[in-house]
This record gives sequence, structure tokens and C-alpha cells, in this order.
Amino acid sequence: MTPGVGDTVADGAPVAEAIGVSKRYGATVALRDVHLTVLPGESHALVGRNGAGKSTLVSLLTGLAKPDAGTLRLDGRAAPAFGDTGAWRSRVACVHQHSTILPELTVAENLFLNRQSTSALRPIRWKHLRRRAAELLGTYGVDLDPASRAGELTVVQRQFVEIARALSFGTRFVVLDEPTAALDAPGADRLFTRLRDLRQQGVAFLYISHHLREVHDLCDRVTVLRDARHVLTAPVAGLGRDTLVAAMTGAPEGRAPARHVPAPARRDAPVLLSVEDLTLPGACHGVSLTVRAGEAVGLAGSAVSGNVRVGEAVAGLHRFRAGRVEVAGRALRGGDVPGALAAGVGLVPEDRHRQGLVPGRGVDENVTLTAGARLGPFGTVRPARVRALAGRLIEDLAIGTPTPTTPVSALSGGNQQKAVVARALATGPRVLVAIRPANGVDVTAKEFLHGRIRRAVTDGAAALIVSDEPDDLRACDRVLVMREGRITAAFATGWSDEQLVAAMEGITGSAEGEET
Ligand SMILES: Nc1ncnc2c1ncn2[C@@H]1O[C@H](COP(=O)(O)OP(=O)(O)OP(=O)(O)O)[C@@H](O)[C@H]1O
Repeated sequence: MTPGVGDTVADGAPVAEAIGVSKRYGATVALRDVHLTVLPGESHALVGRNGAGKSTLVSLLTGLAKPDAGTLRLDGRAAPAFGDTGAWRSRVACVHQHSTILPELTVAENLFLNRQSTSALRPIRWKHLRRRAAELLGTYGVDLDPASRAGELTVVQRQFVEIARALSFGTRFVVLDEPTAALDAPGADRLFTRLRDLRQQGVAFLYISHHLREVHDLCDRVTVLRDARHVLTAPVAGLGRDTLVAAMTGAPEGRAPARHVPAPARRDAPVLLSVEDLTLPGACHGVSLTVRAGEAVGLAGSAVSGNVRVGEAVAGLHRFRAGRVEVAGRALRGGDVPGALAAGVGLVPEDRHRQGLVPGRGVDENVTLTAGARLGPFGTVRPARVRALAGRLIEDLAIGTPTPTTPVSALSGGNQQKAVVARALATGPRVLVAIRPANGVDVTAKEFLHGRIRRAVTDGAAALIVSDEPDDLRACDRVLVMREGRITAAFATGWSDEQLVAAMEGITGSAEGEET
């Protein structure tokens, strides 16, 4: 039977408490005497700059890591013993950025993974399984066919299968780790509506996000971590953005970080990237655009607009059915990554976990991975050159790493993203394709990364910034908007975020009269 979300163990007790917890990884202190209390039915935001300790606190609260000091309590009782996975699962769940849903299985199979039948010897009763799945989804208002294949679900639907599965173990406390990172604006809205419904049913959330607007839209209270310490817990209502940013950065309030105001690219600067009539089956049709030296062009669009595929095609990741891509006048072959790299294309890929980094390898190796020719003659690699280039890139991108050889998997998410950007810049690209370049980085690091990309542009590169994030697009000189595989609108300077969002949603938009 599915335990009801209202079944409380110790009524009114916090669903989760961390009392003076500390955690160290080698020489790095990830958490120092941190306190956190999440109340029943509360939506509690956990924010902080990259490397502040948020994921580490989540690892402790979900039983994935053991605190060095301090106490953890769930539902008013001591947390389960470290390693007792079943007990942890019934009291806390975490929906991570990477999905744990198995795409080849159906929704019902995913919901009851390893619980399909009542004992190992009893055959699975499929009809019964699907009925239970339908009941479970119905309880949480998720409208999905249990027999559909999980691989065909949207990101939000997958997240909801994960949340429903988590709740079916009886927990009333769900940690959401940057759940909107892979969502477009309508997807995020759908997620928020569902989360609000669940809160009405008594489910509490710990919500990790770098988007302060989401914190304001969704959360009751917020806890800020800075440099491994707890600095603030307060109700969100009435807490100004400045106060929150000041708590995160430690900088005095009211000192606004410097904003970049793009200088318009020279109209007579050479075209470094030219895309003509590009057609990729199922993704885009007849897309044409140009980017000049010294210019950053945004390619905006929702997750299904095809904009990411266009960016990836420029970087050689896809064959194209028709059209032409030229870098500095040289035609690229579709699906030829080394060719694109040799022509001078740098790529910040969409998914740093799948496409970006080699997790077990050092930061130094990761950031220099694309820079083969600079590391030694005839395909050889000179360790001294790797060290020198890596050192420069780590400093240049302000990557927070204890040493250059630390495995990149030991860095916080935001610092991993900086390593991905460093790798794209390592070759000194003529054309930089940056897909959501500030994904998962904190508010100040975001400005820093945009500034760094602008610097490459000022130095003469052409940048194509593929994103649906108004912040990313604000760093551009002009923006093209894609919908359903075509460019549907173009904005020169002076657009508002609302105009861009409306064009991405298809509420307005005309590309007439603009240079694409
Ligand atoms: N497995 C690990 N091994 C070594 N160091 C680690 C490990 N996990 C985290 N750290 C270090 O602990 C510190 C806190 O990292 P954590 O991932 O908790 O930060 P975060 O607040 O989640 O950051 P982000 O917003 O960038 O994801 C960082 O300095 C990080 O490098």
C-alpha cells in the first residue's frame, strides 16, 4: 500500500534537521558546524555560491555521505544508520539533476523498480502493476499512461515519475537539486504548479537553485551557506534580492556587481560564422545566420525549438541533410568534430555530465583536453605545457579547485561548469558556441563567465550563445529566436526580457528587416 503523505511520525516535528554538522574531503572543509531545519509542508530554499557546501549538505541529509561531526534527524527521530538505504529511502528522497529513470522501461516499471512483485519467487502481475502505478500517479495528480515508455517522457514528466516513486516509499520530504536546470520556461511553470499541489498535500521540499526568482516564487524560507558555513535562515517574504546576494557573497549590501554593456560589433568586421539554410531532420529547417568577429549573437528558444541542435551542428556534432556551415570562409563537414575544432570552433556543451568532462581525470587534463596541438609536437603531450596552460586557465576562469590535478568530479557543480568553459576557451577559438554557458553557476560567477565570454569576443572571436536564459542573452549584441525549428524573430539591442520570452513562446515574433 502507498503510505499517505499525511502520515506523520512525530506530529509537528521538523521533517529534517541538521544540527551542527561538519564534513571534510581531504584538506577541503565542505561544511563547518552547519544548522538547517525543514518544517513539515515547508518549501525551504538552500542557496549559496558555487562550492558553498549545498550538495554536501544534501549528501548528508540523504544518507549518501556521513558527517564527521554533528547530528541528523528526520521526522523528529535520529536519522537511519549510514548504509541502511531502505530506511533512508522511506524518510527522504532526492531528485537530482541527472535522471535516475531508466528510459527503456515503462513508467510503471520505473515506479516499482525492484518491487514489481511481492516476493522474488512470484511472477510479476503486469496488469496489477499498471493499476498500482495509475493509482500512485493519480494520488499525486500526475496525468501519465503507466504503460508509456519512460524514454519518451519530457523532462518534467520524468521528474514527476521520480517524485511519485520517492513519495511511494512513504517519505514526505523531497530534496530538489536544481530541478529547473534542464527545463524551459513553460516546463518550469508546470513543475512549480505540481510542487505547489504537493505542498498542499503536506510534502516538504528542500529546494536548491541558483535562480533567486524561483526562490521567491516557490519557497517559504531560505537558508544561505557561504564558504561551508551557515550564514542566514529567514522567511523569503520581505527578504530583498540585495540582502540575499550580500549573504551569499559576503559583500556589503547595495554594491551592485559591474554589468557589461556590449559595444556594438563593427558592421564591416569579417563574418567568422556563417550558417546557410541548415536543415537537420527533426530539429531545424532552413536556418541561416551569420556572426561577425567581435560579435556575440544569441540563439534563443525553448528546449524543443531546435536551437541547441543548430549550435551542436556548428561544433560538428551532427550531420546535416542540407545547408552549409562556414567558419572564417571554410566549409565544415557535418558530423566532424575534429574538423570543427581544427577550423577554430570551441564548444560549451549543453550537458557537462554527459558531454563535457572526464570525471576521474584531473582538472588540468580536462581543461586542456581540446588543446592537443598546443601541448607538444606531433600528437605528443608535454607535461610542463599541460601544467602551464592548465594553470593559466584555472586562474583565468577562477576555478575553485584545491590543486590543478584534483579530479574534476571532486569540484562543486559550478566549478565544473567553469572547467567546461575553460576547455572551450583553451584553444583560443575563432567561433565559440556556448550552450547555456552559465548553467548551475551562482549569481556572481554567472556575471564573471559572461564577462569572460565577452572578453573573448572583444579579442576578436565570434560567439553564438545558445540559451533560453534571459541572463545569457543579455550578454549578446543581438538575439535570434527559434521556434519549431525555424528562426522566427530577431532583436537588435534594446529588447526586454519579456519580449524575448514572448517570442520564444510564440506569442509574438517576426524576423523581418533584421540581419540574421
Ligand atoms: N567528493 C569530493 N571530494 C573532494 N572534495 C569535494 C567532494 N565533494 C565536494 N567537495 C568539495 O567540497 C566543497 C563544497 O562542494 P559542494 O559540491 O557541496 O558545493 P555546492 O554549494 O553544491 O556548489 P555548486 O553550486 O557549485 O554545486 C567544494 O570545495 C568541493 O570542491
